Amino acid sequence: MLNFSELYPCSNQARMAQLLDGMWKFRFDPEEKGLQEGWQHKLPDPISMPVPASFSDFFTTKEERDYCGDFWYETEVFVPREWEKQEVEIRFGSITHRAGVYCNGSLTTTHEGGFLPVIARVTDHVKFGEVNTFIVKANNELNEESLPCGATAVLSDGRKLARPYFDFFNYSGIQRSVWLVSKPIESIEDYSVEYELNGEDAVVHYEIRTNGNHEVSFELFDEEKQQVAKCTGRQGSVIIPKAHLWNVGKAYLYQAVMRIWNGETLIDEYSSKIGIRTVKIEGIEIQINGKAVYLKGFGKHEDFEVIGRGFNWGVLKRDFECMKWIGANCFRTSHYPYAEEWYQFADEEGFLIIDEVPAVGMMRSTRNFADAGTGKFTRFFETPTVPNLLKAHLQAVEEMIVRDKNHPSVIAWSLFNEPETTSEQSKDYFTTVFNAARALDPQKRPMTGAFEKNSQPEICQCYQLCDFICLNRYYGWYIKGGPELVDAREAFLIEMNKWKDKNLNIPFVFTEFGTDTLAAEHKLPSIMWSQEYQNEYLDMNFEIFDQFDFIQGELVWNFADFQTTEGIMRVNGNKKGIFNRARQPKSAAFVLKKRWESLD
Ligand SMILES: CCC[C@@H]1NC[C@@H](O)[C@H](O)[C@H]1C(=O)O
Repeated sequence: MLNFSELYPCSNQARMAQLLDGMWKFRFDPEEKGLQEGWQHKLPDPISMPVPASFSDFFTTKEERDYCGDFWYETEVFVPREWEKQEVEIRFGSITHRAGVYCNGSLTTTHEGGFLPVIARVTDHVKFGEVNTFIVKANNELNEESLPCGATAVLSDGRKLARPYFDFFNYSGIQRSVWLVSKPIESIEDYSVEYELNGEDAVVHYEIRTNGNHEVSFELFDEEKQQVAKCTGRQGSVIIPKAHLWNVGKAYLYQAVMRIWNGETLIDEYSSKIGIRTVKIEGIEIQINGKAVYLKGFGKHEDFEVIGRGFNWGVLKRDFECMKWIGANCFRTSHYPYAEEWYQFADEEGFLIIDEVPAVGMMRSTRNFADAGTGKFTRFFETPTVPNLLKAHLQAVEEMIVRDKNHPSVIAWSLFNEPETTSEQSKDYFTTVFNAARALDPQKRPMTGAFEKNSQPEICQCYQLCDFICLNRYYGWYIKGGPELVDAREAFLIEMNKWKDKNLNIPFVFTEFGTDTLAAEHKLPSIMWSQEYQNEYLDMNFEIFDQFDFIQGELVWNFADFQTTEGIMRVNGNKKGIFNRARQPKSAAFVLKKRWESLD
């Protein structure tokens, strides 16, 4: 169990949450001298740095844009005297990839992993009624013992350089919002909800975890703010007659209000929106509230011009508007858990999410995915780094499921993206991961992972772990592209018939298929990288998908063009977007809109 509460900050009569986003102080530390020079107390000669944001794309030099190593942030915050009898925490939505958090010069926590919250209890270090200094020492180096996997090179001039084993830029920094939180000494630390549907009625099973022994109450209010249920006890079940169910494209959110009482005196209160819905794999169907749903949408990235992987409400809003316009109903948080606000908004909008842990790059390839696609196996899971990698993987899975388990939008957990899955060692490794994940989700949602081309039906050792199978396939791009599209179709059909012949009777979802396409390129007849080719490629894929009833979803790669490491296969990033990086449609967007609206 985690030794901190990941609950999203809220303000009420018992708690306060102060947003600390804005311009912080910042400094690179390439010589790693900060600690011995006392930077944990104050940064010398700092520059300014927006939070939340990646630091890379603000700069005009390569050394700063591509910086790899230690770096520091600082901010000052007044802590009111009224908080003196409270617990005080500073909560980062994430710090990429690892961090130590200092309060007035004292180390309060460290965290490994760049895509889940970092929470530091600072009660014993803050000065109430005064301005306090918070400092973060961070590092963005990659290795094979932490997620996502990669390596760190040292250039001839001594600078470090990230060498990702994955196809997205190693953006880093404090990329999500930061809060200063005050809450009672005895507080609600976590809660979970599970649902049962009985005709028009629903049963909500709840469990509340606190750090004390006082009585706990649970109430539910509908969207008209009418109380529909009230119960006491740390766990219980409440019946909701004629419940309003949460559904795809038709969200309905109740407000759950949890309180700790000392007799009539309120000790703590925490409230959150919940959506009553069930998720189930039934044969080849993915069922929401007992009804089959065909997943239409995208693999995405948290990625935008200038702010890199930084969270931004405006980008979130535009992305959802584009996804609604095109007729999508689902996205995968490729290749890492996104900022919580993405799930909150998906809950509001009735979107489905496949929530993915940052287990990407577990197929050592010294360049980008060209190598992985050629089956250059490296027996990744036989290396001495695997035990530590497994620890980091299990930690990330736990933090992801604990953080996201109450979102109705989350319908499945993706525990990897394109690892090596053809060895006994990979099977042992992922069996451990899947077993651990299953124990963590009170709602028992389906577990899956995204397999790349080398995970063929006759040699893959890990598809058996999945409740539904996600395939990343590029027949017509990485395999038999351009003039060989007709052969790509044949090869695709051969593979899909092999999967069919296994009679697995479970759903398959394509979590990646796509082509790099320059928005300015038109060619008649088509040529790879032209918009015409992207459309021809998509049409071939759809013709294959429509031949197999067990294919229950198509998530195109990618929603939008996104930044990657430089390489001979990347033109200022990955151009497989259906929208360009500014979220303007390529012609394929109209092809998809037409298809997806007809599938409704
Ligand atoms: C053959 C693997 C394809 C690869 N899959 C993972 C994504 O993160 C990459 O962007 C995508 C690509 O190369 O476009």
